[in-house]
Parts: sequence; C-alpha cells; structure tokens
Amino acid sequence: MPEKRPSVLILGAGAVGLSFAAVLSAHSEVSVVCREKYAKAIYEKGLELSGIWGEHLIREIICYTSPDMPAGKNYDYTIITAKGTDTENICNEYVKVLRNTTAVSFQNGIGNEDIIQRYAPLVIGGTVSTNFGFISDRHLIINSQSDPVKAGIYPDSHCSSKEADILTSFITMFSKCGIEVIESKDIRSEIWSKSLLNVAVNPLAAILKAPIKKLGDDDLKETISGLINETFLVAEAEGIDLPWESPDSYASYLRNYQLNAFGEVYPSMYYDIINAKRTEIDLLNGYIAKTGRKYGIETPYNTCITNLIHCFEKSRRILF
Ligand SMILES: NC(=O)C1=CN([C@@H]2O[C@H](COP(=O)(O)OP(=O)(O)OC[C@H]3O[C@@H](n4cnc5c(N)ncnc54)[C@H](O)[C@@H]3O)[C@@H](O)[C@H]2O)C=CC1
Ligand SMILES: CC(C)(CO)C(=O)C(=O)O
Repeated sequence: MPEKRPSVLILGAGAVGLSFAAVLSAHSEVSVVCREKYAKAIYEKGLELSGIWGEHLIREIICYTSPDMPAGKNYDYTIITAKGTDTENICNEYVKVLRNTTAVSFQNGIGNEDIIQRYAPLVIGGTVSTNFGFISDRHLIINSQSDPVKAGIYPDSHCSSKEADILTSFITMFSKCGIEVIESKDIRSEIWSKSLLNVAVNPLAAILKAPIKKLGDDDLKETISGLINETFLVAEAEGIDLPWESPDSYASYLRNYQLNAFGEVYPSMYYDIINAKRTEIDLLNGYIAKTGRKYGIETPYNTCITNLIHCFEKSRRILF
C-alpha cells in the first residue's frame, strides 16, 4: 500500500507560506489559506517557485480565501506564516481547524507561539533564516539563506514520546522534499537567536532603504551593538540561554557571516514599510523594550528604533 501523504494547511500564505507550499507539495497534500489575488493567479497558471530551493511548478493545490472550508477535515500540520501582527486574528478565524491539528509557527518575532498555544493542542516553534520574495502573485523566489530551518516542541523539549514522534515526522516530511530542518531541543533559545538578526537588521534596513549587506557600514556599528547588547540583557533576564558567549561574539557573527549571507536582499520589514503595511516591530525591538521595562533594564536603542518605525508606519499610512 502506498504510504499516506501528510496533510498540511498553510495559514496566511504570502512569500514564506506559498514557498513552503510549493516545496512540500512534492510529498504532502497541501492546502493554503491566502488572499484572493494569489488564489486567482495560482488557479490560472499554477504555483511556481525558483531559486536556491530548486524549481517547482505545482498545479494541484487547494487555495482557501476564507474560513468557509469543508467541515470535518483535519490536517496533520497547520503551519502559520501570517505576519506576527495577524497571528491572533488568523487563529480566531481558523479556531476550528486549530483545535485538531499540530500548529507550527514559521514566523519572525517573539510571542507568536504563546498566542497559538491558546488555540492548538500542540505547538511546534520554528525559525526561518531564508529570504523569500515575489516575482509575481503566483511565482516566488528564494534568494538566500544563512541557516537551515529549525523546529522544536514549544516551549521546551520536555514532551511526551508521542509529541516527540510528531516532531520527527514533521521534520522527515521536509527532508523528503529536500529541505533541511534541524530539530531544536530549546526552541525558545532559537527564536531569540533568530530575533537577534531581525532586531539588528530589519528596522535599520527599512529606515535606510538599504540591502542587508549595507548594514556592515562602520557608521552603524555603535547602533547595532546597542541593539544587540540590550537584547542579550533582556534575554538573560527572561532565562534564555543564547548560543553566543557575549553580545560582541554575536555582533562579529552578524558582521562577518550573516550580513554577507544575505548580501543584496532586503528584509521583510523593508517591504512592509514601502508597501505601507504594519510592521512586526512590536514583536522584535518593541518586544525587547517592553520586556526590558518589566525588569528595569534600560533599552534606549531598541526604544528609539521602535518609535522611529512607528512614525514611519504612521506617515506611510497618511501618504497612501
Ligand atoms: N519574507 C521573508 O523573507 C521572511 C519572512 N519571515 C517571516 O515570516 C512571516 C511571513 O512573512 P511573509 O511571507 O513575508 O509575509 P506576507 O505578508 O508575504 O504573507 C503573509 C500573508 O498572510 C495573509 N494573511 C494575514 N491574515 C490573513 C487571514 N486572516 N486570512 C488570509 N490571509 C491572511 C496576508 O495578507 C499576507 O498575504 C513573518 O513573520 C515574516 O517576518 C521570516 C523569514 C524571511
Ligand atoms: C532572515 C531575514 C532577514 C531574511 O530576509 C528575515 O527574517 C526577514 O526578512 O525578516
């Protein structure tokens, strides 16, 4: 008998979600919840993916554009790829689906999994250090990647053997499709580690309208160090064990490796600002500033950059 293909629903499928849908479709039964313009374009000519995860053209994919879905259908995995600003809304809209599934967050920022836990019986946290973009409404491109995808039971690895098996099957589903996903025994640490990159890079690239590589400019060194130092202090207060021995060793890794790995591409917050969309700043630098206040830790760099991005968000909304 042929092996049963896992069923996957991708909730909030844009650049990241449609790209994962394209790669997973080779060995899984994939459906997506996306906006009408993507559904229309995909039904007309198929979903296409180019770049470092290979070339894929998928014709058999179900796109939903509202919670009005067939009743009684349970998914093995529901991967949430909406922006962190939409996590609560999308969970409320798809509450029935989330009740009977393992929910996975493939989002940036801190706090998404805590929201999702209120809706789903089991949550897998994930980090994605890959750059995705649109060529058209049905054609995505993956430009670069600094680290493999990581996934772990949230909040920690003290889980039952049944939960551990679910995580293993989830990871195997990706390896069958040629995508490396590394199992994490401490996914909170991974989420904070990945957030360090976004805290240091995303708002500055958005404000300066600069590709990631440009953030290696010496004039930005002090600001980036300030953002990183504060994040380390807040992480320590939260009991997060980061894999670098000091803020300076992370700053060197960022400068010598991560900035070059992304090179000429722009981070997601740059696109939010130029497209006049709300950014994820409150799940990144804003989260550090807010959590710092809880512990009496001063966070002038993160507070300043959060305020600047809020001003940009407001001015873009007035202009558009
Ligand atoms: N774009 C990138 O290169 C990377 C993005 N990320 C993170 O991944 C997450 C997703 O990012 P992107 O795919 O770039 O965002 P995106 O904005 O392209 O995709 C999210 C989609 O979800 C849709 N959505 C939100 N609520 C919905 C609802 N209730 N019903 C239907 N659709 C809904 C949005 O309209 C949007 O089309 C973010 O947390 C981002 O920071 C992480 C690594 C890289
Ligand atoms: C890893 C990186 C920087 C890739 O673009 C990202 O997370 C983002 O764009 O938000």
